Amino acid sequence: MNSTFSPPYEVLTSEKLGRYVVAKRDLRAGETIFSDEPFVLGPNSESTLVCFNCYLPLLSKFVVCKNCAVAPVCPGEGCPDYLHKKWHTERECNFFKSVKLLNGLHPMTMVQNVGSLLALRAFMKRTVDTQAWQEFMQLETHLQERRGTSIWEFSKNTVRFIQSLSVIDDIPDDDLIQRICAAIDVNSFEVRGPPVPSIGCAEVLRGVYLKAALLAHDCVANTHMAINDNNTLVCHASVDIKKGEPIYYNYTDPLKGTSIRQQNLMIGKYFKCSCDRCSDATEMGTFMSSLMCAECNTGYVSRNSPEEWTCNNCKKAFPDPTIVNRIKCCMDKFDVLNKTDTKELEEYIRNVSLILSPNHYLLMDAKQRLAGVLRDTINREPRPTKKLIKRKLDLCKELLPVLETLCPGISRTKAITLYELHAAIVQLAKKMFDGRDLTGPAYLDELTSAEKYLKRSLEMLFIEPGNSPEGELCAKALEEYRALKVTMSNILDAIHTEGKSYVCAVESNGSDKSK
Ligand SMILES: C[S@@+](CC[C@H](N)C(=O)[O-])C[C@H]1O[C@@H](n2cnc3c(N)ncnc32)[C@H](O)[C@@H]1O
Repeated sequence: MNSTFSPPYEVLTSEKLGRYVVAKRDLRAGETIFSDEPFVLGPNSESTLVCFNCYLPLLSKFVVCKNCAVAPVCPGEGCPDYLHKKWHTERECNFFKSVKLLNGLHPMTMVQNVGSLLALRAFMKRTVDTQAWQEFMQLETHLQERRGTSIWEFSKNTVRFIQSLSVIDDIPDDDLIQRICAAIDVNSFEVRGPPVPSIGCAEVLRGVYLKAALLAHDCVANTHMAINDNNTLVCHASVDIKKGEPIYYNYTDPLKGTSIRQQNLMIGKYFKCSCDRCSDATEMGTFMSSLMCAECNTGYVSRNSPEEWTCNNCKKAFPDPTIVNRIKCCMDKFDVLNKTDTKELEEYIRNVSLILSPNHYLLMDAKQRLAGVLRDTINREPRPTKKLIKRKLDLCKELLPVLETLCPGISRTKAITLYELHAAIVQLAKKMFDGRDLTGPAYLDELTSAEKYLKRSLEMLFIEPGNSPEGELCAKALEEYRALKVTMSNILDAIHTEGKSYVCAVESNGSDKSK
């Protein structure tokens, strides 16, 4: 590495955020801010059993490591060669071996405590990499807030397990292990484990990344994180970031409403978010947590204070419990829906549209799922109907503006929605052209608009790691882009052969100029 390399960010401290990261110079959207290796990576407490060496799920059977006779690992030929990193290190193996010899550690005890492996591996780092260990120990833990709560009680399983492994007099005290558990909970990222070949299923792991852990949260982030198949995390600017501006990551789901996001942040990260989006009852004009006004049937009712919701049109005020009950009703209905059934989803969307604002997060969720089910049906059926494709197209168009507002710049969800929108436009236009419902120039207009969406999707997908689902979508999208250009050029040739000229009616953003 260049010895004069200076990172484009610096770490500052404030009373509100603790340590946080700011841009040391202007950063462009798409620019890499840093990459980061995991300090520790492993299964989370809800994971099913995974191989301790490569993290492939151990679906039906496993063997134990030949050396330590404790760690569950892949059976048969062992871990696949393409999974380069081996996480069951020689040091860990020898540690397990000595615990087995001296304390009789049984492999099934290890299997039953797989949820404690991450904390154990973090604990073992203290003598291997003292500098990283010190940085890990400086991470925010909210230990005092956790003390005496259910998570503290739950973590006692890990405390007992790690203490039971101590073969010498170096038994870590309860607080140290609680601290490790807390640092993992407050600072870890979800990491997709390697997929089982041909089945595709993968376990969700957790990783602590010491640089990324310093980023503060905002419900509208200005970064995009991607974790590649070597588990390296790469942080990109998702929008332009000015020198001195904080670099934010969104710790929660941007497609949830304010009360759910705040609840998740309070439970998992122990703070009340006061970002611009959380402070705005309209959620940046999306009205994502609002209801249709039952008084004027026109305005949107948003929470303006903890006790009261108000209509932005007729100004009628509603007490909090009335509105909360209505939302709960819609939520309960959503929970029992068969989310793979188009009819049930359509009926739900129809019914709750009378109660919830058009972009309400429950409606957004239902629409996203419906678009997914329609995509699968369209891709499966030899001759999907125009109605089906048109419905998917409309859903993508409804989702897109909300994503543009809440996930500005580079966003994975937006890239997928743009790709699906392009696919629907191409499929529908082809069907209509083949059925003589579209002229050559009109067909070309449609494909030109699809091309714009596809290009924008590709710009975002390019930064996704190669063998992630998004990386695979990127490769597919690139092929489709090339094929689309060939089709467009053929149509243009046909128009010219007929002695006609073609003037494109599509704006650079993909919309129709004539409308
Ligand atoms: C992943 S850590 C970030 C680094 C941390 N500030 C530190 O000093 O180690 C998450 C913690 O940072 C603080 N934090 C991050 N974003 C915040 C925000 N928007 N408002 C208030 N506190 C925030 C909270 O204490 C949260 O639990």
